[in-house]
Amino acid sequence: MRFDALTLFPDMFDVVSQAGVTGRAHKQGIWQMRTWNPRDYTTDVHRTVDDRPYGGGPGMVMLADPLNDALDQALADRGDKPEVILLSPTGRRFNQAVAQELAQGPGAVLVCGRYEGIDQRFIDARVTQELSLGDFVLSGGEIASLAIIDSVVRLLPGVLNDADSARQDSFHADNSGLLDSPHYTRPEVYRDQAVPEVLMSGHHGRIQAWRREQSLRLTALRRPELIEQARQRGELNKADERFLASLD
Ligand SMILES: CCN(CC)Cc1ccc(CNC(=O)c2csc3nc[nH]c(=O)c23)cc1
Repeated sequence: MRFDALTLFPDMFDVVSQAGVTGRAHKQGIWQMRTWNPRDYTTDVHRTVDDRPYGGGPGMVMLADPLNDALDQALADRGDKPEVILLSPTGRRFNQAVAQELAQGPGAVLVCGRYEGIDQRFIDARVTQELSLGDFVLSGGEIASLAIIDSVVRLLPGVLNDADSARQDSFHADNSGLLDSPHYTRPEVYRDQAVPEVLMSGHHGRIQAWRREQSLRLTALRRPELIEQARQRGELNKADERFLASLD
């Protein structure tokens, strides 16, 4: 698994290659990270990477040529033909299913735009898919790339183990597709607030039932559409439905 990032801010990618669970996996050689700065592929004395938009309008647009040359280098260095993914507000919405998709492959080249965007002729010629993190405005593609790399690398064999806070199947733990139930740890009473008794009971059946009810309650409150999706997938049993009915 190798990720290459075309970015004007290569140092940002130390966050995933040097820190945390992904940093450890990078150190172990489970995945590789390379960055390519389009500014290093400019030919003018000012090392220009952007210019004004034809047709007018605010801001600047990234030039196609430095991006093309940086991409050529990245692909030559890799030697395979990976997805060339443009991070963009106009892209397909990234989610866990896309992360699973990417985790099956060799990685990708992630093209990080800045300014108002990238010359469309680079996109038309070189980009194989566009991904967005969601409907909010970021300053560029780098933070979206970091999130995508993090979520994909966690899915690779050997990256997460039981000791890690969220096992790789945590998204589909016993409360598959529902929001997590609350977490508690020591001390048993903190600033006069005690841990829910059931969690101290050692009664695993009751603990599991309590956690399931907490997940259902929180999901029904904050993300009701996830309840319907779980229902459609046949993942809600009679006890779940009885509990949900008791909330109405
Ligand atoms: C004029 C309207 N804007 C589009 C929403 C212009 C614009 C804003 C921010 C950007 C930079 N954002 C990204 O490169 C980006 C890349 S992935 C992503 N996901 C969510 N939100 C994002 O802004 C992004 C590019 C153009």
